[in-house]
Amino acid sequence: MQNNQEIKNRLFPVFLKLEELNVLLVGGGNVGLEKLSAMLNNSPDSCVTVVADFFRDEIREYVKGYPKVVLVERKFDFNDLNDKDLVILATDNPDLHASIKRVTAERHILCNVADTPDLCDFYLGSIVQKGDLKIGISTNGKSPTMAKRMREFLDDIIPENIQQLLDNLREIRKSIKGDFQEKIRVLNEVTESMVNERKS
Ligand SMILES: C[C@@]1(CC(=O)O)C2=NC(=C\c3[nH]c(c(CCC(=O)O)c3CC(=O)O)Cc3[nH]c(c(CC(=O)O)c3CCC(=O)O)/C=C3\N/C(=C\2)[C@@H](CCC(=O)O)[C@]3(C)CC(=O)O)/[C@H]1CCC(=O)O
Ligand SMILES: NC(=O)c1ccc[n+]([C@@H]2O[C@H](COP(=O)([O-])OP(=O)(O)OC[C@H]3O[C@@H](n4cnc5c(N)ncnc54)[C@H](O)[C@@H]3O)[C@@H](O)[C@H]2O)c1
Repeated sequence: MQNNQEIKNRLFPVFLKLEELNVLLVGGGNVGLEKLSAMLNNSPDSCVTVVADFFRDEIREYVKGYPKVVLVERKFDFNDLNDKDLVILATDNPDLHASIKRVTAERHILCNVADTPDLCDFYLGSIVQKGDLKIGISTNGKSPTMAKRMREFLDDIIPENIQQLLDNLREIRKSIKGDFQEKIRVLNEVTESMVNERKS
């Protein structure tokens, strides 16, 4: 067992049902577009309100395919936080970020401040997606570029037929009779070769 004091990587990964949440994004520039597309590539039906006093044309164009995204063209107002579950800050104003972060903390709203790990309650990850398989990658904030390269690497080596395998396993999972222990035993047996074949 690793000693608690030795664990330096303390991030706890979860997979959010973003479409169930109300999201506020502040900032409509390059970084705003990057964070917005990161969310919508995964959860296209998400309700995202984007507040910015200036929107780049690319972001206006991009949101046309996403009817649940609302662009609000004006400066941020603290009332924008009302009824929000999740906030992402992506302006070019670090003082504004710090003052918004103070309020989100008071109001128990989770907040990500782009490019400012110390102010983040959570980080965005680099994502590998093949059908129902999704892998979130983090480098504990050390190197987003490394996270991107790991995504490319994993995307390359994960077989394209992984969805077929998942569909088959789902069928097997549904069809197994017997108690819970028996179910685990059968599922471990049928998936064993997936791991062992790669090792040999
Ligand atoms: C994964 C990804 C998700 C996403 O954003 O969608 C993501 N950054 C991505 C790309 C990327 N970001 C940056 C570069 C330029 C090169 C470089 O700096 O490396 C590149 C690479 C590129 O674009 O090629 C700049 C940058 N980013 C952060 C800082 C501040 C700092 O580190 O102090 C600076 C310096 C700003 C400056 O110089 O001023 C901080 C964070 N970026 C994170 C996530 C979180 C940690 C994730 C982890 O644990 O690894 C964290 C902590 C917070 C957060 O933003 O959530 C996405 C990859 C998507 C993909 O798969 O392609
Ligand atoms: N562009 C990049 O790839 C990159 C890389 C590393 C770091 N950064 C840093 O990240 C920050 C953002 O970069 P960017 O390229 O998205 O900048 P940008 O100038 O394109 O966009 C900034 C956005 O913030 C909005 N904004 C500023 N003050 C606001 C307020 N009070 N209320 C509402 N909206 C407000 C602006 O209207 C604009 O939409 C900058 O500080 C930049 O130095 C950017």
